[in-house]
Amino acid sequence: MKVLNYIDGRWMPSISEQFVPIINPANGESIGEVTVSNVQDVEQAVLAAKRAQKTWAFVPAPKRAEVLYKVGMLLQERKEQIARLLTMEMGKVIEEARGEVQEGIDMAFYMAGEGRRLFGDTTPSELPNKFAMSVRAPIGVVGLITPWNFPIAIATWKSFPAIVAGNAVVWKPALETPMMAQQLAQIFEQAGLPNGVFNVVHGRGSIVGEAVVKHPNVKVISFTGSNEVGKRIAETCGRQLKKVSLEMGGKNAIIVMDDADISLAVEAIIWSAFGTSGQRCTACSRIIVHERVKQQLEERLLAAMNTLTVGNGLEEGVKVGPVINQEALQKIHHYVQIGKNEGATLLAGGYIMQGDQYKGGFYYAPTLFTNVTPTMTIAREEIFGPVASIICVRSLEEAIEINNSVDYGLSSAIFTRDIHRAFTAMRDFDTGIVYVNAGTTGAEIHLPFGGTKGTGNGHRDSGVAALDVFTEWKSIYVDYSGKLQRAQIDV
Ligand SMILES: NC(=O)c1ccc[n+]([C@@H]2O[C@H](COP(=O)([O-])OP(=O)(O)OC[C@H]3O[C@@H](n4cnc5c(N)ncnc54)[C@H](O)[C@@H]3O)[C@@H](O)[C@H]2O)c1
Repeated sequence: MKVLNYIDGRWMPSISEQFVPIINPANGESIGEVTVSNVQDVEQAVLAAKRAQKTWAFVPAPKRAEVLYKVGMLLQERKEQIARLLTMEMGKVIEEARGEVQEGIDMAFYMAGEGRRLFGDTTPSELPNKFAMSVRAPIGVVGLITPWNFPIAIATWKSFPAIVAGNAVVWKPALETPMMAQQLAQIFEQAGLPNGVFNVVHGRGSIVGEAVVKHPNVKVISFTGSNEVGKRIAETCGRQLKKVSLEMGGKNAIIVMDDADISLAVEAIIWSAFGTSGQRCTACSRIIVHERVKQQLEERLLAAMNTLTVGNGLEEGVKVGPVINQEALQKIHHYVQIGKNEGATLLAGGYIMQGDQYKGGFYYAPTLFTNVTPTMTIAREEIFGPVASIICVRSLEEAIEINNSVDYGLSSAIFTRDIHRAFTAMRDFDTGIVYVNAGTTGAEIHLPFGGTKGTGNGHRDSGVAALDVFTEWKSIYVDYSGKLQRAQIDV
């Protein structure tokens, strides 16, 4: 399969004429190739988007929404086919891949509904015979930059609100997962979206990503990815006074109190820590446990980990797929060595999986450390792999302090049967997402998604909050008094 750019409704290779292989992380085999673009391709896409947006902005929002309904229907029709491609390209197990496509379907129908709302406000004026209101206005061309770990869902979180609000999109997907971008662009094309409203330019972050961020005609950047790249983008956008939404990493914790339903907590930890091989921004990588239930939790986690089958995500019964590539494998292993060197106790895993069934693929054994202290590197930095650390505490207050002590602020969870403890945690956890008696993963699309501190810059994907990224508030005053009335000035 050859993956091309999609610019102004046309499929085209980059003028660079360069291609790189797309690798299946389950076996290291090439499953296609993708065009690698340069700055001129971005220029072309932005030009097309700018032209198209002028017309698109005048299409009534309920009509714009009809395209999203069609997109939702097409995604639904092709759910299984897209999910299988997603597993081949990114590695997550097929049931998770189906879940990710479902997230896109839900987002399509949800944002299509917004086409008939896009609510503004009316409010009384302080002056007689004067009408005051505020409305949402589209911004123009928006640049989307996305990671490989949720290659379709995150694109829908961003592009659907952007498009229903009357903007045009230039999207730079991750080079590891271009087939998902191709699928989404094909669906937009088939749904009848006018040419130029949705454009895809494949390539390296340092070239295509930077060109999108710097382009003066791109008025908003919505980025999801690593902290390191996010900070760089923020600097560029800061210099240009460009609106930027950043969704970055996490160091998410599950707190297990001594009154918790331990079976439930174990199930949630296994899913949140090792699902998607730990490659979720919301993955649980810290387990903060009350000393009275530490030993029991450790034993039951180890027993549950023993039942996890690691392998190709397309195979029945596999629960943990490969990680994205060789570099990720080495990075995870490096963190495990640091954990050992800093004095943490390795309870399970800690190695790259070898053997015929893993040949060519990038598999890391689900790994559990205990006796981890909050200052250790593995308790502070995002590993982005199937590695979890147990930290022991004596009280809820201590647990909350440790939960909040990291630079990130995406998701946290508490397991307790005590309503006082649950509400205290809901109030005092400083993350953007909080779960009670559920793991740290599994957001629903109609709620805002994002984090505090090093995770984000205050914006949110998903929910109505996503519209705030892609619209400007415009305040409108209509004076029908027939005379000049001046606010704040006594007459
Ligand atoms: N908070 C969230 O919503 C969320 C969701 C998913 C993933 N993530 C985070 O994403 C990270 C993993 O994804 P990744 O490895 O693809 O991240 P990454 O930062 O390496 O890449 C993300 C995107 O940015 C592009 N990019 C790289 N350098 C760039 C530059 N200089 N200018 C512009 N664009 C550039 C990449 O090509 C890619 O498309 C993790 O940190 C994870 O926590 C966050």
